[in-house]
Amino acid sequence: MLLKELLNNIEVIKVKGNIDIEINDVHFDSRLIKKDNLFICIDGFKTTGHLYVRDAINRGATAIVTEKEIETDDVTVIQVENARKVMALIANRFYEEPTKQLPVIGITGTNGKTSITYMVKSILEFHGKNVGLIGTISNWIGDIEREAVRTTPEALDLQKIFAEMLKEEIDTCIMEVSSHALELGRVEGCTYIIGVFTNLTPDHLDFHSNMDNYRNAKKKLFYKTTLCNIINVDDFHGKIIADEIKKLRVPLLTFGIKEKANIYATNINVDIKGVHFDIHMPVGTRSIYVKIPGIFTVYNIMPAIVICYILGLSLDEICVGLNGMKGIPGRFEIIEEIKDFAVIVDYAHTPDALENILQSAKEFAKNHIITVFGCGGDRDTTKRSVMGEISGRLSDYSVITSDNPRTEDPLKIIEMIESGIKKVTDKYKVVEDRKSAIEYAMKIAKNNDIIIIAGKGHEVTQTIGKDVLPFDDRKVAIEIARKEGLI
Ligand SMILES: CC(=O)N[C@H]1[C@@H](OP(=O)(O)OP(=O)(O)OC[C@H]2O[C@@H](n3ccc(=O)[nH]c3=O)[C@H](O)[C@@H]2O)O[C@H](CO)[C@@H](O)[C@@H]1O[C@H](C)C(=O)N[C@@H](C)C(=O)N[C@H](CCC(=O)O)C(=O)O
Ligand SMILES: Nc1ncnc2c1ncn2[C@@H]1O[C@H](COP(=O)(O)OP(=O)(O)OP(=O)(O)O)[C@@H](O)[C@H]1O
Ligand SMILES: N[C@H](CCC[C@H](N)C(=O)O)C(=O)O
Ligand SMILES: [Mg+2]
Repeated sequence: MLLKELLNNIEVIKVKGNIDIEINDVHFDSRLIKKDNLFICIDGFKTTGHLYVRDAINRGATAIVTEKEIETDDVTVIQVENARKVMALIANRFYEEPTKQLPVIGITGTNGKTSITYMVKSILEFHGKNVGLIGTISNWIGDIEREAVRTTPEALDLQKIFAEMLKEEIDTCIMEVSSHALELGRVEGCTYIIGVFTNLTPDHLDFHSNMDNYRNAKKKLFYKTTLCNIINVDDFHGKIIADEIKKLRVPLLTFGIKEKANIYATNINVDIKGVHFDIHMPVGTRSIYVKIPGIFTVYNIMPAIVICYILGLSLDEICVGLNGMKGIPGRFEIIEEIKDFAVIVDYAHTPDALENILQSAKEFAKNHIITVFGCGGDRDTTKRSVMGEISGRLSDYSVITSDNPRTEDPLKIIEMIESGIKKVTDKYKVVEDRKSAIEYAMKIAKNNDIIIIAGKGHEVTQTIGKDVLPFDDRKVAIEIARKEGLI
């Protein structure tokens, strides 16, 4: 595509050089640049793309988008105010505005995004639809699975996936839209048919500083939709968002259990195998059973059902689809092989998620709950002591360990968790090495106990320093069970 076409209608500060040149690819990482590519300099958190302009030119870049003045006559230089935003608009243009043709549904909120996307995909696929999915665990183009580096990809990667989905004749794409993506402009230029808000509880405050900023980032999604917005009004922040967006032209549908809402649930029953409840929608009432336990499953399934209904399935078809639904990797995943006690792997890595999962487990626990968990390094530090306090309060015993310490000292993270737990109990042990921690929990577990291994869910690696080592809570639990003669 010609550079001048890519720049059409994009606000620039200054252009130096020829814009009548053919651009055959666009990158924000100089290391990926090849001949006749456009390099976009992003001001990062660790470094800045502006330091890699020479590298990009040496590799073949013929044009540079930059926020700073650049002294070079070798290539075309386009100076802009906000390179991340311009990158998203250029990406959209380069891949021929895929979301104008592809129906995309965006899910945002602190917890439940992955769960809802998998539920919708499963129901739609049951009825023969060709579904695309973009999110934390993997990206899916129908049956083709692609590695996901982030929950919401950078704009260039995102638009490329959309374009590929169109080529593969995907009917609908359902995606997680993270607050980082909304704040950093990764989804600028995207159009969504439906936007969903799950909930907002403390997380990522290292990035957003406070809950108001965090909510305002999430809120941006609901200004990008064309068909409807679906909001959880039991959530304090959901209610604020619903209030603000109800004046928009796009219809608002609310859901909840406690508050008055368009879609609501009654007669809720939770056991270790799943949840049973009645869903009430303006178009009818149905009795629902889902094989994923936890009251939060009700909050996830309600918007999933509404989405499928809006996409054209009848309530009866949706119910049949729900019956065939498989579990979601690493979300309340019970390790079936282990029988003496229950071992559950779950991705609860925020205070609210941990509280919910432990409350749910308490409802059907016949004996003790043992929780194994840690907190991620180079992430929000404020959640650590809170999660410690929650585990101490809701578990009979806690084993505090490591969860991707990244570049931080694992013991310092654990100390912060301990500062919370010791306020409420002394029934805990620190075992820094995650495998040894799981082993310890399985050694002390008695018949009918429940071990919750929280925080990593589907993850198959543990990042310690810069090393990304293989680690899968589910495989580790099975390996230990074999060694201990439990299976
Ligand atoms: C906080 C955050 O979002 N950081 C993003 C940010 O990284 P950064 O600012 O540290 O980048 P940097 O390393 O300083 O590099 C700056 C620029 O120089 C470029 N560079 C660098 C080296 C080189 O040789 N050549 C070169 O061109 C880099 O490609 C980059 O464009 O910009 C990068 C490029 O755009 C992103 O990849 C990176 O995401 C990192 C990997 C990340 O961990 N993000 C997480 C926090 C995140 O986004 N999480 C949300 C989900 C959260 C949730 O759902 O709970 C997500 O959507 O995944
Ligand atoms: N609706 C919900 N409300 C509260 N907690 C939930 C909800 N749904 C799931 N959880 C808890 O949060 C964990 C993460 O769920 P899920 O992966 O669906 O969230 P997510 O929003 O995709 O998270 P991430 O931001 O990390 O991508 C689950 O393992 C469960 O413990
Ligand atoms: N999307 C979240 C995932 C956290 C998962 C947890 N295992 C960790 O590494 O902190 C994040 O990047 O903050
Ligand atoms: Mg997710």
